[in-house]
Amino acid sequence: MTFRIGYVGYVPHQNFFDTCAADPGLEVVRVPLEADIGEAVQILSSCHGYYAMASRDELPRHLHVNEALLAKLPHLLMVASTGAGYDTCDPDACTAAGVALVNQAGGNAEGVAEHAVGLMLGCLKRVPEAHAAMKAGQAQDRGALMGRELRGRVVGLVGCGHVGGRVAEIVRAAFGCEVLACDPFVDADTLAARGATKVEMDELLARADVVSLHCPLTPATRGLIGRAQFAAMKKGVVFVTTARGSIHDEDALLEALEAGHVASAGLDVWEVEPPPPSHPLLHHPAVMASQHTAGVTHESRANITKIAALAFGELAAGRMPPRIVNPEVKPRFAERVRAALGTAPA
Ligand SMILES: NC(=O)c1ccc[n+]([C@@H]2O[C@H](COP(=O)([O-])OP(=O)(O)OC[C@H]3O[C@@H](n4cnc5c(N)ncnc54)[C@H](O)[C@@H]3O)[C@@H](O)[C@H]2O)c1
Ligand SMILES: O=C(O)[C@H](O)COP(=O)(O)O
Repeated sequence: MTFRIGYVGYVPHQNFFDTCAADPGLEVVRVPLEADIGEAVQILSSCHGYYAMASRDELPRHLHVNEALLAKLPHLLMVASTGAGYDTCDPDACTAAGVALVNQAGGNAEGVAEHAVGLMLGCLKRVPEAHAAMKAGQAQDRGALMGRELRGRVVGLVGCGHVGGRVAEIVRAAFGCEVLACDPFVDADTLAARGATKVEMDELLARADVVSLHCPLTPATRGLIGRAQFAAMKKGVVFVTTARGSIHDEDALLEALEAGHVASAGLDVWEVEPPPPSHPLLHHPAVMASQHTAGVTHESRANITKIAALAFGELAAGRMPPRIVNPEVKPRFAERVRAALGTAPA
């Protein structure tokens, strides 16, 4: 039996199609990003899988995976989100519908971790100010651009999974940093094996010279870093995020930068993407900005698209796919898969 996957994405990575093509059980159909709900449902109603490979503001709202879309797709068995994040997909709605939601955490961890460390270094060395001044032909007294070094500093990670773990490894090995991690879902021994000391948020905010976000955007993390949290950070802290906009409060960050409490910020992700050109954070001299490109490397894109294709292949072959974000769905999911494909994934 052919297992059909509906793919919607803005940058088709050949690796996804090649990996699917190598599996005779899989067939991919394209859902255009411009499809209205009628066309999308028509295409997806013949699919057991849906790969939503676009980020929150690139994926049209009616193609986000929520209760309304799932109600129209009773045959759907599994959804793959764009990468590690899954904020275009509602895990609870998937569970209620008996649909497994998988991500590709780990596939882009290197690209993102390198980007996060790059932002830390750029902010500490005041690259944004120097870059802007040089480009404007306004080279200034070098002493006005006095930077700081990363070596030996305390790095605080909010979330320490694949990306956070790799950041911990890099900053410890290359810069001798002490790494503190606040991650309610990872125990102290596991964090220690990743090179980090498990702490509560209060301690992390009070002690870190650099705070870097690496948790998913969920109802629990939306607004996690607001006015109170910025105020609780050390004066002169560097704030970095490659996680998702909306985990930190942009207005509160701007105030903290303007007050000089946060020395600089490296921002890859935004409340609205891309942020409007007039966004005040883009015009703040101590902000280093990128456009949700931390994971946009050849290697990371090749990895995550292959991981997604392999996950669909696992299911089509009757096996339970890895990286299920909503594991509580498994019994009902197995039952639905047995009814649809004839074998229950174990
Ligand atoms: N900018 C980019 O291009 C890019 C690329 C990849 C990932 N991301 C973002 O980075 C996030 C992390 O990626 P990853 O591969 O490390 O994912 P991961 O699933 O391996 O790790 C996420 C970690 O966050 C922890 N976490 C969950 N809720 C938390 C909370 N309330 N407080 C603190 N920690 C919490 C989890 O326990 C887990 O250890 C993704 O969810 C995604 O949003 C962005
Ligand atoms: O969560 C992720 O893995 C990345 O943010 C993926 O985002 P992208 O689709 O923009 O690469």
